[in-house]
Amino acid sequence: MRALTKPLTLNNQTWVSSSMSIFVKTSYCQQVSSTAMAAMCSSFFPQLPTRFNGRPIYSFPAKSHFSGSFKAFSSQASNASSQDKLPANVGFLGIGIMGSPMARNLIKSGCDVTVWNRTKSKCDPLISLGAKYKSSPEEVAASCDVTFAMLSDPESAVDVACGKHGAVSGMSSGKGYVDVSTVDGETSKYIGQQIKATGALFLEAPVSGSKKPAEDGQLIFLTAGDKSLYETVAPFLDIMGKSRFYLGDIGNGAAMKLVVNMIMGSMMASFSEGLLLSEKVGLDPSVLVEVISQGAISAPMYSMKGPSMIQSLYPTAFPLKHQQKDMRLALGLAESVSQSTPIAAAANELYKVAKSQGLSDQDFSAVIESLKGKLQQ
Ligand SMILES: NC(=O)C1=CN([C@@H]2O[C@H](COP(=O)(O)OP(=O)(O)OC[C@H]3O[C@@H](n4cnc5c(N)ncnc54)[C@H](OP(=O)(O)O)[C@@H]3O)[C@@H](O)[C@H]2O)C=CC1
Ligand SMILES: O=CC(=O)O
Repeated sequence: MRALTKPLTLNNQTWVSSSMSIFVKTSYCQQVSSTAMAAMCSSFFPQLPTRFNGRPIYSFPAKSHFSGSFKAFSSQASNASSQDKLPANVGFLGIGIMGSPMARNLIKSGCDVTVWNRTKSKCDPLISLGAKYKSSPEEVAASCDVTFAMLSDPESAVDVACGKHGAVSGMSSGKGYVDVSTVDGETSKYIGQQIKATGALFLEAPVSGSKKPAEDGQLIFLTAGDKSLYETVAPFLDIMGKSRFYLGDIGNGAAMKLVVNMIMGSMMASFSEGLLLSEKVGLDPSVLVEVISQGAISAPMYSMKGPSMIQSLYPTAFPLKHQQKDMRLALGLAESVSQSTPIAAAANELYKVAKSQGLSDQDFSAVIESLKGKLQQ
């Protein structure tokens, strides 16, 4: 189902809505029909029009505090009263490409946010917006009810949580730790054990969606762990994201994220081959991108990244080094259950070549450069 994506002025009022899929609480993968959604709109907001030009619309009054697209419902709908239980202070550790806009959206939504980053200067824009700063993860965790962490990889996630002056040292009963980094399940379980040994609660919550969805508050949270913490932080997840899945035991969120990113990494490698092949046989790769966009294999990623890839430009949204890390972790996951993944394994080799070409900090679409090298040989 697609809803309105641009603000609409009706009856001298502005309405906004997202283009997200709508889910219900009873079955988190079941989409609500257009008619049901229209009925929900009119029941929750009876003053709102539910049809425009004869078509159903799903509109809510614009939230003045929210900077990105408006989210209507999540995969596990939070009830309005959960706002009453909002923890007072939120910590955020790891102010990188993703952490920065996620923390910014919390601040702009009126949350009391305390930040820390290894490179302190990256906290400065958030401090200007009203965030507090503490000089270690331990101090952030000690001063906040809930602490989010968005770190590079398993090593940094463990270091920030469990290292010297790590978050664990500041945790205690009544607090919660939410790790939104992309790590493997074993790492997540280890961090979870350390956090829970203090009496605090733990949730793994890696995100699907890149820099722009993070800026727009349109991330997809893949959560697992303490259900009560999931419910407590749901309002925060809804500020930063457009949907959230609760997947049960710790490790399931990490596994879901790795499977998704394994597919994404393979898709990007295959797309790179197609772009180069089309050019080599005399086709215009821009036309290939257009053809793909109209067919069954259309994906937003191709239309977003294709034009810049054709110009050999790779402005970083998702660093290539992180995509290669995710391929590596996904291959480890597959090996742990003896699942054959030859396509992902081949794609991983391309990301490794691209890293050796010095492209680690470029966008992961720079993987195409690894194939240019091969073709020239
Ligand atoms: N970018 C994207 O599109 C997406 C990324 N992700 C995942 O989110 C996570 C963060 O990604 P992203 O924000 O892009 O990455 P960045 O590289 O921009 O940020 C990484 C963060 O981790 C910190 N960090 C790295 N190593 C250490 C360490 N040893 N000790 C303390 N802090 C450390 C960095 O601190 P410093 O600033 O000091 O270097 C920085 O805050 C990764 O797990 C990634 O896979 C998930 C979805 C999308
Ligand atoms: O992890 C990357 C993403 O785009 O999702």
